[in-house]
Amino acid sequence: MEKIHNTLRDSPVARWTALILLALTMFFAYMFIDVLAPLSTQLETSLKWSPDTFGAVAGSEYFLNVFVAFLIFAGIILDRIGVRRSAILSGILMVIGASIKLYGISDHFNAGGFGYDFFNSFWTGFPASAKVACMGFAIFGCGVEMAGITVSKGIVKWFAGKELALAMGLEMAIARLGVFSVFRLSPYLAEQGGITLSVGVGTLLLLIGLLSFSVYFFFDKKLDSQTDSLRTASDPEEEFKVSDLKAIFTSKTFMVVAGLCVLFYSAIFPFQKFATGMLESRLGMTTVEAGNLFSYFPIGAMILTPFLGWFIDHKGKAATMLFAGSLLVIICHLIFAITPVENFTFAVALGAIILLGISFSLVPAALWPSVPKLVDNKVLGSAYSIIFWIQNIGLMLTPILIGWSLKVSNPGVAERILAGEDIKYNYTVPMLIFAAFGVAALALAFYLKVLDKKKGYGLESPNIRK
Ligand SMILES: NCCCC[C@H](N)C(=O)NCC(=O)O
Repeated sequence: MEKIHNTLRDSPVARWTALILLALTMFFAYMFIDVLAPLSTQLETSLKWSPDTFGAVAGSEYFLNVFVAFLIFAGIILDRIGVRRSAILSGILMVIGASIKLYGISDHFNAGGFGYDFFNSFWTGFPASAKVACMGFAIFGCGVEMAGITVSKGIVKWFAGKELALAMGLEMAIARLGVFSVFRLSPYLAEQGGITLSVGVGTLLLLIGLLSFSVYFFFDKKLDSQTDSLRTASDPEEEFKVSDLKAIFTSKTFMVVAGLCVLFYSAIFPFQKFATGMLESRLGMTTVEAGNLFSYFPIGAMILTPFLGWFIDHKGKAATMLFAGSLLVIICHLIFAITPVENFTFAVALGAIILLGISFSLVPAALWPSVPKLVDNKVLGSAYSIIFWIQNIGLMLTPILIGWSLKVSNPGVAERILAGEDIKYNYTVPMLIFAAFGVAALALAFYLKVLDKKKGYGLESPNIRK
């Protein structure tokens, strides 16, 4: 007689609830990531953060992940201690990091509070507030990236063989909603109570995220106990060994995916930090207006990503989507870079933002559910962590490069703004750099399609097999 083994993951209510709990934390985490993004203008006047300081703070999110290789350890930790414990650890790191960043930009600290004299005593060209903000953001960055790989592995755990790409698409959609919300909320809160209020609210929301991960803990525990009791002696769980990582590093296809990931995301996330300033400059808008206009970007991605996930689950075509997404990112950045002033209207900017939103749906929807097709489940956490690590190198360096290129392509502008003049930066060079990342991503996406055809990874095949 055929035995039917039901676990929690076979219950749609349970697995979608697990997804909501994981995604809610990512919603708050993505809000915090960009809480300062729409405030570059205020930061320049109130805390004396020039574009390169702003870029360095934005890039600091990735310092520890990259230089201390925290992300690699996070992947190993995840594969060893499992999803639920890793989730709690990442949530705690995010709250600690956010609180330090909040302290660094607070009036209390900047009026000479605890540690101010010390942080003001060295490298005086870089404000003390920015130094502390960098420290906090780097710790937060460890937490958020660890949360990212944990959530990805968690979703595979609950949805493998089921609606995997849809679930990942929905999780990302909820995260994009976080970005949309923060681009609306942060300038408003800053207007009401200053930058500290924006960051303070963001920190509080992260505490709620930690709570959500804590509730998830019990779902995960129950699922594991059910899975363990179903496992037979002849079918033991495969143990993770650090030596298994060799297979990841030596896989050419995996490295192509990682390269595509770093190039594509370098043209997206760092751009998010500079987009408001660029729109203010190109369209002569206020910060609030530019933040509102740019908020259509994550909203577009939010709406489309789950549909594309559903499409990949049922029809496949992930490699083609990676190619199309990379092409769109080039077109969009070129529109921002080279459209003459007289033609760069609100409608043109909105059109480019919508295109970018489509691109930002195609690539993430296709990329992340493709990883389990390339590596073994026992090293999946590490595989995600290695891709994230390589991606983080780009995400850390790009804002620094962009901030620097903005400064050197606009000689004297930072000084004139600090002296109170109402002039704007020219963003042509930074936007061309973003477009160049897109070109390189496109080349890798093409190569990936070739490799997939040759080696048969099934990247173009649906996830759900009938
Ligand atoms: N500044 C945002 C960093 C999130 C990066 C993360 N490693 C990631 O790639 N997440 C997937 C996504 O599409 O958001």
